[in-house]
Amino acid sequence: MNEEQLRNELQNKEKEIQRLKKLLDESAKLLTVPENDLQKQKEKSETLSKEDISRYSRQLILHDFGVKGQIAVKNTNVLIVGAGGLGCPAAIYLAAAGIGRLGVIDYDEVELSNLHRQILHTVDRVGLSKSVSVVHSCCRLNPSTEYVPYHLQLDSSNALRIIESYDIILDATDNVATRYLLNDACVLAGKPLVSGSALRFEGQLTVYHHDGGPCYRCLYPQPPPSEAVTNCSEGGVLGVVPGIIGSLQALEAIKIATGIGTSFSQKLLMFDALDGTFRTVKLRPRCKSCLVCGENPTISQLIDYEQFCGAKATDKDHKLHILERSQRISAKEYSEMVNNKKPHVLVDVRPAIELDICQLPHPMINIPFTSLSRNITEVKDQLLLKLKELSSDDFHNYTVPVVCVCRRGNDSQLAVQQLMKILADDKVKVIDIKGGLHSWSKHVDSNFPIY
Ligand SMILES: Nc1ncnc2c1ncn2[C@@H]1O[C@H](COP(=O)(O)OP(=O)(O)OP(=O)(O)O)[C@@H](O)[C@H]1O
Ligand SMILES: [Zn+2]
Repeated sequence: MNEEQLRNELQNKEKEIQRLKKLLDESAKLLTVPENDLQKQKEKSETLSKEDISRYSRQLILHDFGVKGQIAVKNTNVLIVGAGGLGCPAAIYLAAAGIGRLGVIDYDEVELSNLHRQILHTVDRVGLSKSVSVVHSCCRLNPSTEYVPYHLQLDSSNALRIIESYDIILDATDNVATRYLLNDACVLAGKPLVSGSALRFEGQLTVYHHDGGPCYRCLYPQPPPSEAVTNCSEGGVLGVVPGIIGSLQALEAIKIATGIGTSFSQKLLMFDALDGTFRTVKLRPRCKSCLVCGENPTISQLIDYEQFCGAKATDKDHKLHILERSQRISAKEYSEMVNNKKPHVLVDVRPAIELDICQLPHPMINIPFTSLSRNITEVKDQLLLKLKELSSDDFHNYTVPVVCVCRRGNDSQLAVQQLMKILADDKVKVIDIKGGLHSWSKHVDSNFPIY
């Protein structure tokens, strides 16, 4: 490392220390939510206080809701699993409505890329527990609710114990394994499950195992193949969309708590933000042969849901390792290649829309991974032409490698596999950059934007 690089590294480390100090301060402030208050068991209320009457006056005068409805809300405990895009709006409306106890579970910490939709977190809480952050924001709006943050991953070992203390459960998570876990836990514990999802410009809402309606397994006895599942960090989501679905989840919980209206049991609400339409479709009824809620259930305790779904219950650290070592280079090695002007063909396999966000400092060809197999012949011609241009050897020897890159280093490996199939006969070397642009930003250029 030369002097300038050392100075830069030192500056980055100093910035990191400042950031950690700030986090520590914030963390201390957040944890001043009194432990005793969090754990205290609430007795059933039969009346409203003077403050309650004033605070909830606008809903107290609602026909069909009234004092009876408010007392029912006050005596209801709701658990929100997931303190993200759906969990934030759901939590704040339930807190505002005066729910008795609000439990919030999330194992994750706040990131900057969460803030466009996870609106209870703030910039100065980046790096802090999401569940604590949600509780802190709700507490500011309504300190009379009892809040219980759980900074943990809900899994088969803890789900039944945690769910037991709540009347209604909200699924505000983003993965199939947790959906099955929550479904089975709610059926076994006899609790209604208000389920929401949001992706891109669309959202869905339904209520499982309530009012004689089906559970998630009745409708989906088998999990989808893991490659067919997309989450927000891969597919994107417009921030307002989970805002709308999460708010509707809170509304369903209030309706179930008070018995007003009709719930979304056995009905699915589909929201299309671009058309501005809400459609409701009727779902199949409860399935007699359902393994968990049917007439002869075989699931009487929670199972291993990651194994059942063939997918992780978190979207973190989902890293493929399908290439040999010789087929991969690190971001640092690639930066040396660029600095030493080593000829190569750089193929960025991200969707075209993402190229506007950031690009590596080397000319590249964009071949989105999703369209690779469809256009394989054109891709082969395009690459061979480029390789021929750059190769110093005669026509049949391509001396320069093809280097694939993507955001995190998963699609780039799959792309290498596909390209190898069409280029192996021409003895072209195809490699990928380990960890993709994330790794470039971490190890080569800390100013490079990541997303
Ligand atoms: N089993 C689980 N236990 C606890 N929390 C969970 C579980 N499964 C998912 N979650 C949480 O549910 C939340 C889902 O919210 P959302 O998809 O909006 O956030 P995200 O995963 O942070 O987003 P992104 O995909 O953009 O990184 C996440 O905060 C995630 O940590
Ligand atoms: Zn069922």
